[in-house]
Amino acid sequence: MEALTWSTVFGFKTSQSLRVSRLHLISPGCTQLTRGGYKGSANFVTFPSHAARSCSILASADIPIMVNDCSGKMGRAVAEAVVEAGLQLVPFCLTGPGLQQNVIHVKDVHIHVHEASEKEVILDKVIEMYPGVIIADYTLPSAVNDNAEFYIRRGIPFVMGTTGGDRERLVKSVSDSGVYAVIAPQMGKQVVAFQAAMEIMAEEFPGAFAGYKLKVTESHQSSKVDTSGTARAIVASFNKLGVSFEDKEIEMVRNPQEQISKMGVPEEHLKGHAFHTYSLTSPDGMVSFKFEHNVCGRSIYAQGTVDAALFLARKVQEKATKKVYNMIDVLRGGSMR
Ligand SMILES: NC(=O)C1=CN([C@@H]2O[C@H](COP(=O)(O)OP(=O)(O)OC[C@H]3O[C@@H](n4cnc5c(N)ncnc54)[C@H](OP(=O)(O)O)[C@@H]3O)[C@@H](O)[C@H]2O)C=CC1
Ligand SMILES: O=C(O)C1=N[C@H](C(=O)O)C[C@H](O)C1
Repeated sequence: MEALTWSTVFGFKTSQSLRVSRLHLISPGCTQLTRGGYKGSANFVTFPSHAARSCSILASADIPIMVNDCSGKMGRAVAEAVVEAGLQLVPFCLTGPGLQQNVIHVKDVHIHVHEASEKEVILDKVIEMYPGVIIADYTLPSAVNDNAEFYIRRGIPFVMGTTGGDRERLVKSVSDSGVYAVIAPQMGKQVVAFQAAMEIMAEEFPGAFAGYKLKVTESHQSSKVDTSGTARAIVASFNKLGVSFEDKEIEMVRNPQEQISKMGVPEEHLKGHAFHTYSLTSPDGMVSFKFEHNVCGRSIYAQGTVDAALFLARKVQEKATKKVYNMIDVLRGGSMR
């Protein structure tokens, strides 16, 4: 991207209001809104000159994005990515019980943080002030279903990045509701591509690994409460490939010393990493396979979440018949930068 010439295509004064108009490149297969933001009172959107040649601007739209919970680790990363992408970050968010701070700062945006117990009042205010709002949810497994069902009741499209909870209930409640949502335990483009490759392999060659023994190890920051949702999704593909393996057999590594010595996690990323290893051995022990994806930091997921929100905005605008998507749909739609 750095090799491209950037063209500033729009520059205009914004009002004092938080709501401003923006242009978004949301054509499938096009480079999307790739750079933009606030400079003083001017709101500008830039995109690479090749995109200007090859893509059409389909919509002039505001896309306000509310991130719950901006005071959590992923929520903050997503909030930063939203601002960096030049999208409108809603200055309100919901957090868990035991509020620490009322206001947090994400770049230039002051976010008012409210406990989830106030969610009705806050969401109604957000809907009124930010029509067309999309929610990105990065909270906790224990909040997944209640949050999703609450967004559904308010008719708000959402990206559910939070893992865990009752996933079947989650998908069913969205499908039954007609609300648009992207639900995925993994937002990182290349990991999503790997996940898709495993799904395709399983569809094409069911049973190809029958009898193989599988070992799955996932290491995450010690604050992570659940077993990796990504690992669970990959295990589902291995099951279709004929491997007998249950989610409860996934080995969770949460001890920092073990993360360094056993998984090779760099010390500086102990507080934010996702190292996954899937090892397969043939019944006679003569053949082995090993798949690994190791991520340090959170920016890969934050970028993917912005892509998912833009994708969702397009689906809403198009009044698409399909309502529930995953990140493989977003990738297939050419919507990941
Ligand atoms: N899809 C993806 O690509 C990725 C998904 N994740 C997932 O995101 C989730 C969050 O991870 P992470 O940011 O590390 O976790 P954190 O613990 O840092 O953040 C979770 C935040 O959610 C808040 N919270 C709890 N309950 C509610 C509620 N009912 N409403 C609103 N906020 C609430 C917590 O507040 P309090 O502390 O007060 O409880 C906390 O601030 C996990 O499920 C993780 O697996 C993470 C990375 C990538
Ligand atoms: O909690 C995390 O950090 C992550 N959670 C997701 C998961 O459970 O798979 C995705 C990634 O592993 C980071």
